[in-house]
Amino acid sequence: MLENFSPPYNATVCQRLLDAGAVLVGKTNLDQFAMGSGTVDSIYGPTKNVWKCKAGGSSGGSAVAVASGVCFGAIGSDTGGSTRNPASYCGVVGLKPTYGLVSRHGLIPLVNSMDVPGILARNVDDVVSILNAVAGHDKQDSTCLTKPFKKISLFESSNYCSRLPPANKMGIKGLKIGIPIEYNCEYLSDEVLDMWDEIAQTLQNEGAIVKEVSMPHTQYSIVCYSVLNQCEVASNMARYDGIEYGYRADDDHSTEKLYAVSRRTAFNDIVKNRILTGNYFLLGRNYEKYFNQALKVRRLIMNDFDNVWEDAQLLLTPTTLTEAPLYSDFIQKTNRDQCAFQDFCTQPANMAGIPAVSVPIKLSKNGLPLSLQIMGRNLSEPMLLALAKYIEHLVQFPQYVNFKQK
Ligand SMILES: NC(=O)C[C@H](N)C(=O)O
Repeated sequence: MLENFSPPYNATVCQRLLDAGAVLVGKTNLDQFAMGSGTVDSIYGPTKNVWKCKAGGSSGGSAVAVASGVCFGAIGSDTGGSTRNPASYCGVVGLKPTYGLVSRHGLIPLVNSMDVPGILARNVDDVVSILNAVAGHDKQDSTCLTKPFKKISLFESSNYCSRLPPANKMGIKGLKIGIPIEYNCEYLSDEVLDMWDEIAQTLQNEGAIVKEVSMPHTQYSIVCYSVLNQCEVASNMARYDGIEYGYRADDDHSTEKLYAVSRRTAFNDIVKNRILTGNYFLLGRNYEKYFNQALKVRRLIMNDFDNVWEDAQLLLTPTTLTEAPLYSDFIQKTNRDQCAFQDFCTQPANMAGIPAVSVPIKLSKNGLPLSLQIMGRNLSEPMLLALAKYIEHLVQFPQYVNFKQK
């Protein structure tokens, strides 16, 4: 749909990177309109992971570019996990900032109420550098927070522990970390579960107060996300009509025909499917039953988070449920529903608007990256990233390319 489209202005994230002195190397591959969790449904074909498995998605190109050392860091988008999922499969760090902390101006919208530009880099310090450059109010995005952004500093001294923000000056002693039991779901692999337990235990040994917490509405999150996603997609995709911009079919017998043929030709099946179901949910007779109902469930999911902060400062969960499927297995055996299920642990943060980061932990028995996710309350990025850095330091994940030594 947007082949050969050249944007007439820079997105705020890009402009801020340029203003900070960054060199923009290029655009990377993704699932069409960021719909997907594999980077297999792109007009340019699939993105292959350096680890010889599925790259994850939708920002799989960004994650592979970072993992392979093509660039220092990359921007993805994160509506339901599209930064954290590929970060996890590619063994890099992926941050979904608090909704409204980084401007969406210039981002192609998928689900306006959940979209955020995400950041991918090989380590937490690099993520922080990029976040410091791009975060903060932007009057071009009415959903951007107006509160001034205070740059995060995790670098203050050479002594590791004192680099953590004031709340954690003594390392992680006393830090309350919640383990939401509902994230231990049916399709979680034993290997991911063991890794999750092992890190929780290690953090407890390091002085954190690690305890199980309950978030009962997590089980409805995939369905709720799907309904809301498809409704917003149906409305957002209406702008691609073959007239204002984007692909225009060579069929102008009537305006209606031009719309229909342009859209039929230039959208893939995933996008068409979401538009169709979204419009179905939004029909007058269905609106209450699906869209409004999903909004109410979203509120319950948000309430689960509001309640949990009484017991925990941060939450620790898996990022994806398994290691990345091998690319060949994925194409042949995995259907799109299984693929969407890989976002089980990442979607709730988007519905609640809270920040979340995926940190690579270790390699699986098959030699593929496994990661954990940390979530925190709105604007808790300094603490969230401090714990991410603490874990990074503990686990010493073997990066595919060590850029600095190259
Ligand atoms: N951009 C995203 O986070 C998209 C998400 N994986 C989805 O397919 O809806």
